Amino acid sequence: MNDSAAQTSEAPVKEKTLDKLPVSVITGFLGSGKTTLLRHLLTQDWMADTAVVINEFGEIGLDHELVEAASEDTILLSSGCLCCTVRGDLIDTLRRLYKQRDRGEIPPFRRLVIETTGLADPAPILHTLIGDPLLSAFYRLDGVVTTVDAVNAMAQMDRQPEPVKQAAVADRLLLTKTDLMDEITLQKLEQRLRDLNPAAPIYRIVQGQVDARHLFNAGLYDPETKSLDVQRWLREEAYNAPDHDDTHGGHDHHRTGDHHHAHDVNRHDDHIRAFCLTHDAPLDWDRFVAWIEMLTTTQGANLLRVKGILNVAGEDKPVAVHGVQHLFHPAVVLPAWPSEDRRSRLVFITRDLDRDVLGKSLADFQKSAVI
Ligand SMILES: Nc1nc2c(ncn2[C@@H]2O[C@H](COP(=O)(O)OP(=O)(O)OP(=O)(O)O)[C@@H](O)[C@H]2O)c(=O)[nH]1
Repeated sequence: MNDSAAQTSEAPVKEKTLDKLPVSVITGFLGSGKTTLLRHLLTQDWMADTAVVINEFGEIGLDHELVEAASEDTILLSSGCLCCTVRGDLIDTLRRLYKQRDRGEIPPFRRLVIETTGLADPAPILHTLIGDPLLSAFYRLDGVVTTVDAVNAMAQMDRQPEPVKQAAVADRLLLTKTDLMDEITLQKLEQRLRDLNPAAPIYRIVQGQVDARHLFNAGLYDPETKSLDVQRWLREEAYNAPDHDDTHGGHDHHRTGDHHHAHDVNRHDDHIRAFCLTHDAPLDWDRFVAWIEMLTTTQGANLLRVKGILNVAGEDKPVAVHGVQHLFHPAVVLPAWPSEDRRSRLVFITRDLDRDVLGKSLADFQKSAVI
């Protein structure tokens, strides 16, 4: 049995598991402004009780006035923020941090932020969080923040698949260096990002200046208000926006090589699909799990991001699921439906996987006789 099967085949767990430590991942192409962003974030009072994991302190050039106390690999800032460097393996660092927090050796941080310097693909980090049994017991993925360089991103996304993928999996998109570009160019880039990832809010920033509150607590559960916000998390309405390609009732949109680069038929963007699947009848849980297992086994690499709220037969409360490629978080039973709408809704960001193929296979699995 693979990891995904181990995580999904059990019955959904109750909502108290949402109270784990939220982890946000900051990613972005080389030189896109991650360090500049962090430097600005670390000065903000709101970041108190945050542990930030980075590759090296030196990279962010911490001002000495900011530093309250320092040990070999951890620095406490006057803002209350804790900075840690990755010593060896990221898994070891995250486990060590949790233990130190537990023993009272470091302040009891309530949120963790990981900066992914030098990594083109955030997926391995997301897998580490979801797939490692110890880490997933303490931490939960809150969201992915991606910096996009307003000066270079168009060309980078044309040339390479990584920046396209980074933008596609984001929960928040930060357009950096916006002081250097004109309005028309910024709008074109924003449109391209919206086509790739319609649900992620886009913030234009200069020199890393953005309010930390916009970036974190992007998950289903908001630790500040101790409440769930399914609509804000799922943003299914973004996938039905009228300005996108419209197939099969307006839910699937991927670009067909139109407005920006009509001559380039092999754009990386054109492999990315963003859509919402809905299912009216209550879902049979075991058949749903079998479907997800089939998908993660055969198409894991192409399931960039999946989030959903499900109406499961025999369960009067909604069940939330989310996954990254071949790994899914354990499904969670939420305390209440967010609205009158009781349909199951799943939003997907995929590579080369169409909405109707997935929709049909979901329906077929639900109808199958034996699991
Ligand atoms: N004009 C301008 N320059 C910026 C802005 N944000 C970042 N820069 C500059 O862009 C360069 C790269 O920024 P970094 O913050 O180091 O980018 P990074 O993503 O951390 O880079 P790597 O760690 O190498 O991947 C630096 O010279 C920054 O000063 C901005 O908003 N405006």
